[in-house]
Amino acid sequence: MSARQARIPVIALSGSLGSGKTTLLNHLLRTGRGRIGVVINDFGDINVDAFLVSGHVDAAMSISGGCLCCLSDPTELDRALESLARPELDLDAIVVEASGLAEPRELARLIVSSEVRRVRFGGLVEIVDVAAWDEIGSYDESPVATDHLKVASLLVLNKVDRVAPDRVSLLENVIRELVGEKPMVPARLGQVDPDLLYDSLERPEPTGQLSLVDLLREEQQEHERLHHGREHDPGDAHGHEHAHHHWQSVSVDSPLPVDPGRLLDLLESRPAGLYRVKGVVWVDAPGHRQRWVVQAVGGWVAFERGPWPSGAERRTQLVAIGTGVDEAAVASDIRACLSDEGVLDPARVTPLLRYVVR
Ligand SMILES: Nc1nc2c(ncn2[C@@H]2O[C@H](COP(=O)(O)OP(=O)(O)OP(=O)(O)O)[C@@H](O)[C@H]2O)c(=O)[nH]1
Repeated sequence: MSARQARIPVIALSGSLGSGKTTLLNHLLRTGRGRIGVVINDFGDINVDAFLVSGHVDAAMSISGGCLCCLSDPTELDRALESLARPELDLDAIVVEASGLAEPRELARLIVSSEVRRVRFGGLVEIVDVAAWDEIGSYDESPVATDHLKVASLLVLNKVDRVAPDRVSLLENVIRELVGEKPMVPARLGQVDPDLLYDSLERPEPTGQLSLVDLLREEQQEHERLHHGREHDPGDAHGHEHAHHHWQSVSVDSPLPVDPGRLLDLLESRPAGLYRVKGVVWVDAPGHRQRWVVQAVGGWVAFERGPWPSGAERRTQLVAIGTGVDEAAVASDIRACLSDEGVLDPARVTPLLRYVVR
């Protein structure tokens, strides 16, 4: 397909915090076809996901500091899409990676009602974190969680390597009970066959069912009819409940390295409610000065080590996201992990090594 002839499909990736959106996006970028542009949205002030995207990206835009669906400026996504839809970029698809707190329906609606004429809605992929579900022991069957599944064009049950196969089958059955027939694929590290992904997105709705695009347009028109003449309230851009307004994020950005022991203490004994910590850190110890990517999701902690991107200065950039936490205390706990001791004995890094996954 040439972007010069057709409108560019915009595919939304959503899923709970840490479910594997960036991982799936990276897989798509490594294995996908065509020229792909990405829009990365992160809830925290530091767009960690933007610098964790690897693989070949033909064009990228980054939006941080809030969910796309409740940014104070609702045209921000359109501006990003406008920029990526420029004919000279000749993109075949645009993938929007939402923050883990975005409401998928609102995200889809933003894309469906985009005023950028050169793009069209290309579907919504919802990533379900089977490990998080297994940790909790039961699936959230609330109307909000069910709606996330319902609006998806494709469901990816990710992290199957961390859960017994019979538990994955059980979850599949629970989801089928909630949403009926729907394309659903199990995946490890977001490794979905890109063909399957694009095919599912293009597949028409079963006969007699309103397509998601039509449904969202109808809802939008109804909303405009009901609220005609009412002053625009950016916090209620589409009249949806901001189920995530109680989420908080704390960001720390410093040129200082971290103290390995204090960082591990922080990650291992996070206050209840501090569900997600991610970012990059560095350790000033001989043999360990690579870029350490920190990943903590629920009770799970991992480090991934790799080279710093060329020209990048070593920094510590951490974002913590949670509910019901004392933000000042969390910020001070993170800052307490920074080290101004200078060069450390490499033995101090040993406790971190058991969490290194690559
Ligand atoms: N074992 C395992 N780990 C996974 C899988 N998919 C993702 N992860 C890990 O889970 C962590 C979070 O993955 P991300 O891709 O950053 O998740 P995300 O949804 O983009 O996170 P947020 O943007 O913060 O919501 C990373 O450490 C990934 O390597 C999987 O299938 N199996």
